Amino acid sequence: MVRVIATGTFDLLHPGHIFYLTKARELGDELYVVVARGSMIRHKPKPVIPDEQRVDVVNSLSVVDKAVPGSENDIFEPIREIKPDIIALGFDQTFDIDDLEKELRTRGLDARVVRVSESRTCPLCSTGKIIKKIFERCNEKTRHE
Ligand SMILES: Cc1cc2nc3c(=O)[nH]c(=O)nc-3n(C[C@H](O)[C@H](O)[C@H](O)COP(=O)(O)O)c2cc1C
Ligand SMILES: Nc1ncnc2c1ncn2[C@@H]1O[C@H](COP(=O)(O)OP(=O)(O)OP(=O)(O)O)[C@@H](O)[C@H]1O
Repeated sequence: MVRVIATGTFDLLHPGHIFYLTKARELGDELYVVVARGSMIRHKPKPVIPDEQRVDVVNSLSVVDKAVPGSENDIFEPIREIKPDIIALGFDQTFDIDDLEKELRTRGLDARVVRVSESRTCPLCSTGKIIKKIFERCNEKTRHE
């Protein structure tokens, strides 16, 4: 039984997320998802949707066996608990495969890190773009009032 972990924020789900999770699931037999905590996100705006609500939504996807909230202070904590064989990075996740594998080995964890390098293109296959679009709509509405 090959266990795979996928990670991400998953704020405002879109087909790009489903594409990534489907590809990650194809790398093994079961898919766990670690949903990033809002408190851990520093490289982009904090998610709109609360932590537990994002976990609930990801958990309801048929491609996902189990979604859990991430740790609030150590990204290796869920890895120690879930003990995956593979960690699937998304196409735009900034982690370096070799560095992450080195960090895992120093902690006695033997998961392999694989990148899902393909991405799904669609008009709004990005949470950031969806939010931008909503702001544009609000501004248009205000101008027309
Ligand atoms: C192996 C791995 C484990 C992670 N574990 C956690 C975690 O425990 N808690 C958390 O908040 N985020 C965790 N993350 C998520 C990242 O820290 C980062 O916040 C996340 O990738 C969000 O960025 P993104 O949505 O742009 O991918 C983990 C990421 C990776 C690759
Ligand atoms: N269009 C896409 N195609 C393939 N994978 C994607 C796509 N969008 C996101 N992912 C993957 O889904 C995971 C979670 O992504 P994340 O929650 O950061 O969403 P996002 O739409 O990229 O957000 P943002 O637009 O705010 O950066 C990451 O591994 C990311 O690489």
